[in-house]
Parts: sequence; C-alpha cells; structure tokens
Amino acid sequence: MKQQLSIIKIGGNIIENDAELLKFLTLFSQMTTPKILVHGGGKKANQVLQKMGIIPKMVNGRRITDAASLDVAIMVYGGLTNKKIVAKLQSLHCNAIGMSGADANAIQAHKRPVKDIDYGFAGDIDNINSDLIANLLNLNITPVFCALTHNQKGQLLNTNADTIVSELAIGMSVTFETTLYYCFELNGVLRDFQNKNSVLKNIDSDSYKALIAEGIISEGMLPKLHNCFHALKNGVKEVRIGNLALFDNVNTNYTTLVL
Ligand SMILES: Nc1ncnc2c1ncn2[C@@H]1O[C@H](COP(=O)(O)OP(=O)(O)O)[C@@H](O)[C@H]1O
Ligand SMILES: CC(=O)N[C@@H](CCC(=O)OP(=O)(O)O)C(=O)O
Repeated sequence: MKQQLSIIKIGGNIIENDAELLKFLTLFSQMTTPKILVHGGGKKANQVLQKMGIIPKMVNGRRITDAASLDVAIMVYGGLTNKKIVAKLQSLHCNAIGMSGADANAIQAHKRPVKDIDYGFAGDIDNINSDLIANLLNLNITPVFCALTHNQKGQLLNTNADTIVSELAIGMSVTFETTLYYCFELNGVLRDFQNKNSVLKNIDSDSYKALIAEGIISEGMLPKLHNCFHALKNGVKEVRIGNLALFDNVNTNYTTLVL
C-alpha cells in the first residue's frame, strides 16, 4: 500500500494575514502524515510592483512576467515570503526547508511559448524531481515551495503556485497516495460570490465547463480549477478547495473535485 502524502497550497489572502497564517501553519505543523507546502504571493508582488511604479499585468489569472516583474517575483516569493514561512514552521517544530524549483533541481521548466499572448518569463513545468522530494520527506524534512522554477540554463521562471502544487502532486503520486488541498480565505468555490456560504460541494468536469460559461468561475479561480482537474486525471487521489477548516476534521463545508 502507498504511503499517504498531503500537498497543500495556501493563497495570498492567508499569507498576508499574520493571524490566519499562524493558525494555518500551526494546523499544518500538527499534521502527522508526510506533507509539502506550496505558497503563492501574487498579492504581495503586486504591492511591491505598484510601489515601484509598475502596473501588474494578469491574463486569465496568470502574470505577464517582464524582467522587472521576474526580479520582484524572485525577491518576494523566493525571499520574503518563503523564508518567513520556513522560520515560522521551525518555531512550530516542523523541520521545513525552503525550496524554489532551482534548489536541488527540484522543478524543471521551460519558458511558456508565445501563442496569442507572450507571458514573458513564465515557466511551464517539464519535470518534478520526485526522488529528491521523497528523500527529503524520508528524512522528516518538510519542503516549502515558492512559485519559481528554472530552465537548467540559469534562468529562473515565474510559475503559478496553483500549477506548481498540481504538478508536484502528480509527480509524487507515483510513489505516494496523494491528497491535494487548495486552502484560501473562502469556504470553497462559491456559486454566488456575494453569499460566502453558497459553497459548491462537488464540481465535476461537466459542471466545471458550465460554471466557466456562466462566469461563476473567473480570474484566480480559472488556473486553480484547471489544475485541480489536471491533477485528478493524472493520478492524484483527491482534490479539495476550502479555508482553514479543511484541516479541522469536523468540517464538511468545502469543495471536492470529481472527474
Ligand atoms: N466562484 C468563485 N468562488 C470563490 N472564489 C472565486 C470565484 N470566482 C473567482 N474567485 C476568486 O478567486 C480567488 C482565489 O484565487 P487567487 O486570486 O489565485 O487567490 P489565491 O492566492 O488564494 O490562490 C478568490 O479570492 C476569489 O476572489
Ligand atoms: C505565472 C504566475 O501567474 N505566477 C504567479 C505566482 C504567484 C502565485 O501564484 O500567487 P497566488 O497563488 O497567491 O496567486 C504570480 O506571479 O502571481
């Protein structure tokens, strides 16, 4: 039987709220199964870009990453956010290690080819170094990934954290029974954005298409749900979207994705 692995993505509104972040990291550090954390940080990157007089550009929830935006992404995701989270986890007795895709060659990628849109220094993932990650987990070390990959030619690339977590989950599913959690500030995917309790309990491939057509799923939710289905189709056992209550064992108010 495969060993269980939990892979969790936390979103920008949790990272930017000190109290919520501490609550989440406390729950995360108490999880006894092997675990991996992936964090975004797009919100903070936008704040820094704006301070520099640069207007952030997003298309379908993904950043158009010019050279200046890449530098900010490296500083914010790989530096500020990643190291703060790792230090907090260490204080909670979780032996975390901060990782970009370049560290120990963990995630290899190539620059997203230009089709209709040039996303700049945005990376599409080619491979996850699952042996390396499994070795870290066996040493009881918890990897904490930021939203950076590399092309093995010295170029760091900005990769949406929702994509990183999904590809990590797929890569690790060869040896582990993997559950993927997208944890953000809302209870789950909402049918009516004005009503925070209108959680869609299940979304399948058909309802997913209908929700996009109706405009119910938009912006940041687009890459998230695309990556959820990509993971389920490629060996990940379970995918859930919700808030911190995803981890309290009594809550059932979250979104489960089904094929
Ligand atoms: N139907 C929906 N239900 C919930 N959130 C939605 C929905 N449609 C769009 N969103 C937006 O998606 C956001 C989450 O995606 P994203 O902006 O990438 O944030 P995160 O950093 O949490 O991943 C929510 O904060 C919300 O504004
Ligand atoms: C290419 C791309 O879109 N990269 C994302 C990476 C950060 C991220 O995904 O942050 P959230 O999960 O908090 O949105 C960006 O720069 O916004």
